[in-house]
Amino acid sequence: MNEDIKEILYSKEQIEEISKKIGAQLTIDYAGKKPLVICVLKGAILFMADIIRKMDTYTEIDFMDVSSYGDSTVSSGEVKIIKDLDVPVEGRNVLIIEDIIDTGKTLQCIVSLLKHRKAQSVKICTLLDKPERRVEGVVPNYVGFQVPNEFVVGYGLDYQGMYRNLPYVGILKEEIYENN
Ligand SMILES: O=P(O)(O)OC[C@H]1O[C@H](OP(=O)(O)OP(=O)(O)O)[C@H](O)[C@@H]1O
Ligand code: HPA
Repeated sequence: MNEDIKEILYSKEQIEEISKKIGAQLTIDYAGKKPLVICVLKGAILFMADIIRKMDTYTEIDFMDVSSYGDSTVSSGEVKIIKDLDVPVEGRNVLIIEDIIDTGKTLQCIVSLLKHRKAQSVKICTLLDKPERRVEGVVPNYVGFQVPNEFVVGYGLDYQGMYRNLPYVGILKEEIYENN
């Protein structure tokens, strides 16, 4: 285990198992719908890569990069679009893949944008959900795990750009970020 991690919450095996389960459900739900699967960079890259390989349907993928945390553990509340989608969403069945929903501000912004652009349907699939911190009424359609109100890293999630490559999700030790 990385020495900066206080506790492992979800192992590589648990994540693999839940990805399989969600992928199987998505295969059923999106049969014949040719979904556009959107990865919210950068945190969702690992989950996206796992999920799409478990979806046995015709799918197209695209990427969007938005940021509200910068180098902090607290959301700035201001969601900036750094990279927009390459393809139009009008009339498409869109599935957003996220690593975590915390305050919900990031997804609130993305979902309204996609609806404004006339997507036929917009659904959310997130590996982690931290409902205790929610300030926006965002409700995910597919959830891997509910996490406690702790700052978590690994499997795509970062603190100051690091820890994304850990194969598990763990709680970051407070001393790593408390002086920032
Ligand atoms: O529900 P919220 O409070 O909005 O938080 C969730 C968002 O925060 C993280 O992204 P971040 O802005 O840190 O960018 P990253 O994915 O590149 O790490 C995470 O990947 C989600 O997109
Ligand atoms: O707990 C978290 N960890 C990493 N990134 C995040 N973005 C929102 N919440 C988190």
